[in-house]
Amino acid sequence: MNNQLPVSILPVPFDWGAGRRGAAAGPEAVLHAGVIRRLQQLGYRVQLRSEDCLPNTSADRRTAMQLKHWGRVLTINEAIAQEVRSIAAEGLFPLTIGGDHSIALGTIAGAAASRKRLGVIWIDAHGDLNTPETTPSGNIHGMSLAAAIGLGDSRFTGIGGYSPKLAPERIVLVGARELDDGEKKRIRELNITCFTMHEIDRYGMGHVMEEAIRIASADADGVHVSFDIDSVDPGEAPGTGTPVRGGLNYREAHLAMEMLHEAGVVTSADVVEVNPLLDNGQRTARLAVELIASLAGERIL
Ligand SMILES: NC(=[NH2+])NCCC[C@H](N)C(=O)O
Ligand SMILES: [Mn+2]
Ligand SMILES: [Mn+2]
Repeated sequence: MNNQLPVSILPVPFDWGAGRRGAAAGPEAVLHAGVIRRLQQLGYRVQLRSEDCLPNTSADRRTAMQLKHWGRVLTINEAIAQEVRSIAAEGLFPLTIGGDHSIALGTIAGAAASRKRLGVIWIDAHGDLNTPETTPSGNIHGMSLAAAIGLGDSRFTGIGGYSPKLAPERIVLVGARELDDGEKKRIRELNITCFTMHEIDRYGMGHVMEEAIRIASADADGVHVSFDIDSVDPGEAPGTGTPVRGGLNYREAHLAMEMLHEAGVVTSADVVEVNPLLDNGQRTARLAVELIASLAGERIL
């Protein structure tokens, strides 16, 4: 986000890509926590996209063991892709608020439609690099990044009408601390840059983000930030469906967002996996708003 571009917020109340319900209430909680006013205070023009532009998928019962609720996930993401594509075409900054992380299938399909060399910074406790062959759960939110690079079921890799959306060399993972065996193998084979919590502890978040920004934006025509709130430590962000201890602390998460703003390279973003049903009051939704503000340029001084 940079101050010239008006922001279009796309709320996606959808959680069929996750193993537990609740993230569908994420957008309402983040809106209630004041994200629009916070962005306006920073000088942005803000438009709230109506969620009526997204289909109601509740009647769709298509599912499979290794691809749970694939009908609903596919339908919503084709619509998200169209919407994000239009938002970008209208000259607005697309900020999508989830929803579980399966919705990144659509946001990346929409963002990469007009940016053939899109970089991605994927801030997450997980890799979301599973395919139907490697998934331990069948939950599609653990497969969205793999699908964006063209791996997995063709219905999903083909969302938005083209594949692949991303080149592995412009993808950077930040904050990983729970990777499945198949994901580890894939990260090594494809040479995807992955700054795990080990690198963050060892070299510091400042250094890690400098590198992440450099790698994702080198030779790129835009950078998408996909921020899974479970990247943050569960002590700070308890309201999420797949918490993993040992995550980013409060200042590290803010520093990452502040540096992304400063770099001026981010062209679209999503914030996902806020689950108000599991939250301690509004702690996690409020944190999401603060982090969005940092990404939008809010500073201490
Ligand atoms: N977006 C997320 N929170 N993903 C969690 C994925 C967990 C696990 N790796 C799986 O494939 O099921
Ligand atoms: Mn994720
Ligand atoms: Mn995650």
